[in-house]
Amino acid sequence: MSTTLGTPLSPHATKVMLLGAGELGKEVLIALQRLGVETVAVDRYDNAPGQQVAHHARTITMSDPAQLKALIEAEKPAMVVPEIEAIATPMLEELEAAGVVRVIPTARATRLTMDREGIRRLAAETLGLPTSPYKFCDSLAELQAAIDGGIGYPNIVKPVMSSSGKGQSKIDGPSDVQKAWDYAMAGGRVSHGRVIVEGFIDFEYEITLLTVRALDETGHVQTQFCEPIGHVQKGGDYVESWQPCRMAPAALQRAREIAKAVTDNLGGQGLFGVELFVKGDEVWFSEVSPRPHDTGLVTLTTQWQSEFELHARAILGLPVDTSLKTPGASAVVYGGVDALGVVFDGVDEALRVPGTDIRLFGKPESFVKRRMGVLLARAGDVEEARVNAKKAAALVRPRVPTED
Ligand SMILES: Nc1ncnc2c1ncn2[C@@H]1O[C@H](COP(=O)(O)OP(=O)(O)OP(=O)(O)O)[C@@H](O)[C@H]1O
Ligand SMILES: NCC(=O)N[C@@H]1O[C@H](COP(=O)([O-])[O-])[C@@H](O)[C@H]1O
Ligand SMILES: [Mg+2]
Repeated sequence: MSTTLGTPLSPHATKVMLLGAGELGKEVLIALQRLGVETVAVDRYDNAPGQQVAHHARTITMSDPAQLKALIEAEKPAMVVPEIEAIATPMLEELEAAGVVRVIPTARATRLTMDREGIRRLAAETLGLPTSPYKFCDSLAELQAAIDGGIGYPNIVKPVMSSSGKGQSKIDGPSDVQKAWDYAMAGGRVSHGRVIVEGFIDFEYEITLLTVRALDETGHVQTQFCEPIGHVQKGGDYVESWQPCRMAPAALQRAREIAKAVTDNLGGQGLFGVELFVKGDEVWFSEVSPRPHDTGLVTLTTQWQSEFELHARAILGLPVDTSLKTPGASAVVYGGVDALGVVFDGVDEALRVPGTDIRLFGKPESFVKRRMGVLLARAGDVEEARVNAKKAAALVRPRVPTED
């Protein structure tokens, strides 16, 4: 097998389209740019982070099949790389089946992971993997019935299509049910009156196991794993992560088995973020991203090839190296304010914390809980790296610019 790469902006360019161009897509785009790939960054709003570094920027409603088809037919990329869930995935399946475009990792994988139902039923019912108990519900009455019928309290309610914890809440008792339903209805990515209710897993810690499916020299897909990434989530959104996450050998082996089973089924080439809950030697599958994962931002400092470079290389048929360079950690910078064009104070102070680096994503609009940047820290061990990443992140202060 041999990969041929072209010259961007020439007739033989290798052209790749990212569907979604947030902070994760931006780093994939940078990795592709470094390989001389011509890039098209698509998002739902102008000046999305990845649109600021790609050759071409396009703004469409990606959940609209007609708009998606028209754009792919006009741009004729060799591959489309979905970066968010809210995409008209049945249209991607149609275009892939017609041989119009290759979808990363596969159109079926993007459809199954686009909402919680497809991937949960695949993992739990088809593959028989351990997950939390769950039920899908289309009304408040169904939600209450699911809880009373066995899910019990505490539990977690999430819109079937959402990410980064949007619309997600924990229900501790009967008085929280209505509030959780209303919150889920307001927080989904696209209007969908459906939720998943999951029994609460009392895990000790949770990890993301980055799993790469890349071609070997004979053209066969081989699965490789990165060191596990530990993380802490608040309100369903990641606030810090670290790598490597220490695990009991039996738990690590089980985690790899689960990740292999899921990614084998999803297929294709690329990197996946497999989210797992762990208690002792017991491991539960939670969900999987068929693309780089937010908690994997830490690999920008901890690995020789970040998760973004691994994804870029794997989809292009290039060899990958998943090895760790140094222990490290990441900590999130939220907007803290609702405003356009915020400014960030304290970046200099933050970067004086030993071993740190920063990514400011360049999102044009800040929200109190919108992720605007991330601090990275490398150190001799993850404990020190976590302390330094959090300390540095706290020194970065987004604010509304003052007129002067
Ligand atoms: N059944 C559960 N039991 C215990 N904790 C849970 C459960 N489901 C979710 N959580 C907690 O909430 C976090 C977010 O859940 P989940 O990954 O399903 O949300 P998400 O919106 O898809 O987030 P992201 O897009 O960032 O992955 C988990 O990482 C975990 O900390
Ligand atoms: N957990 C999924 C995740 O982190 N996705 C990342 O967040 C962006 C959307 O951010 P926004 O909501 O601030 O526009 C997405 O484009 C992707 O990069
Ligand atoms: Mg998750």
